[in-house]
Amino acid sequence: MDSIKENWELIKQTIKKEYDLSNISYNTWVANLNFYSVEKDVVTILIPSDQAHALSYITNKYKSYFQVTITEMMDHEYDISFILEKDVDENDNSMALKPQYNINYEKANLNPKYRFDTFVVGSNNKFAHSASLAVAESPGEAYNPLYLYGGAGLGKTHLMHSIGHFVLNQNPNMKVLYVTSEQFTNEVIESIRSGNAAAMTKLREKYRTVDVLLIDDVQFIIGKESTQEEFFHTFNVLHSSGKQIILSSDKPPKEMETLEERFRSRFEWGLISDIQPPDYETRMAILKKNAESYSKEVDNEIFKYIATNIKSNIRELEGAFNKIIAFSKLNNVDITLDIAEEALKDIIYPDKPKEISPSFIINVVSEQFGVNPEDITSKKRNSEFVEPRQVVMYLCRSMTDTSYQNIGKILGKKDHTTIIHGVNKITEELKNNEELKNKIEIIRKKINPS
Ligand SMILES: Nc1ncnc2c1ncn2[C@@H]1O[C@H](COP(=O)(O)OP(=O)(O)OP(=O)(O)O)[C@@H](O)[C@H]1O
Repeated sequence: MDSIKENWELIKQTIKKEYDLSNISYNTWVANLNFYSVEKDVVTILIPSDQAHALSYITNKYKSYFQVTITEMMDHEYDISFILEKDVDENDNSMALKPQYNINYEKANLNPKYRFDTFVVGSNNKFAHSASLAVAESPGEAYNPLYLYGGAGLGKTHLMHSIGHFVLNQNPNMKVLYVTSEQFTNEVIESIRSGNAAAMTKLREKYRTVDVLLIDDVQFIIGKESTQEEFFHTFNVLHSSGKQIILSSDKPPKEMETLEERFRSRFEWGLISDIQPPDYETRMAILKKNAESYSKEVDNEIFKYIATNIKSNIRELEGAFNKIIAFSKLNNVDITLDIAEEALKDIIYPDKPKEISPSFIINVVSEQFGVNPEDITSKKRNSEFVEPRQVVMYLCRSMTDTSYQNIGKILGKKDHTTIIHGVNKITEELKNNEELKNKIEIIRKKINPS
């Protein structure tokens, strides 16, 4: 225990070296983090109060670095928790913590990037946005359930996470849980498969004791018998005790053909809101907001070019911009209209049907695995990036005609043998791994809804 404290500087330096952090990243995010305590194998780390805004970013990005490094250095498995200095109770001699926000935040499974302040409101999503905000302000009271539907990549997930963040910021004691239908299905199947009554009890406790439950892509639950049954009861328990439920789907309940009446009526109890594809102005605004995190100035012509040509899916819109940036970095050229056209030539064919690009695949896969696209194309060998990277290799081969060499190039200058190995690994894995099969099926549908 003491040894973690004694070795604190060494731990941070090891992280800097192992994860190849630049001086600026290290000095901004890691250097100021201090050791606070170890209790029941949980190491608590203090974040300076003036970095309160970065709590979720630091938790998301650096938690696993600390966990792996400390566990390896101490030869003992630890979990990591972060706490703001200002949340340490100064009046309490034992320096008791108030980590409720942290614990609830970590359990909520939220993406720190998807917040109301990063969501661009346009005429296509105005209603869904205000309904989401109303639900976030008064969970369980405004509309219950809130049912958001719309085509692929139009911002349903982004709005759901925004609700979660808002609720937790307003009231850190709230229990919020975001889950994809895929995760929910896997957990139900796993607890049934285990044949262990305690596992089922645990699952029910997890889902039936929350204040706000967000279930994404509910269409993937419908028709899966035991999962939909479990979901039905969860819904009833939560709704009858006034807890907020938020659902998303690709269609309104009345157009879901296999939806049983008992679900249809429940989904219609609260408020149903659609999200339409964004108009030109909204597409421009989203692109510009996205470009804020890019350090160089980008000419308006580039945004216009993307916004004019990519209309129906915001994920594709963002993917196109990222592709131009990656193309300019890889070839060491400035971003001009010619370069943008060249970079997007496999996505934008004015008169031909749209093709699936590897960068779009990277976007969808990283979203589904909860990692950043940059980590997929990086050289990092952390286990959480290896599988999604191999899934990208596999899908690029099966859904596009990109060569092994070119997939290697896109994935951070990797050798073509690495790509062949990755594709084979996933092909083999799919023979026995139902969870992965399910995941890849969902990813395929998101990449190519038709
Ligand atoms: N109005 C918006 N402002 C800013 N970004 C947006 C907006 N709408 C969508 N996005 C971005 O587009 C991407 C796709 O959005 P999201 O995942 O929320 O779509 P979705 O409707 O849930 O799609 P799917 O049904 O395929 O899961 C995300 O990166 C999200 O941040």
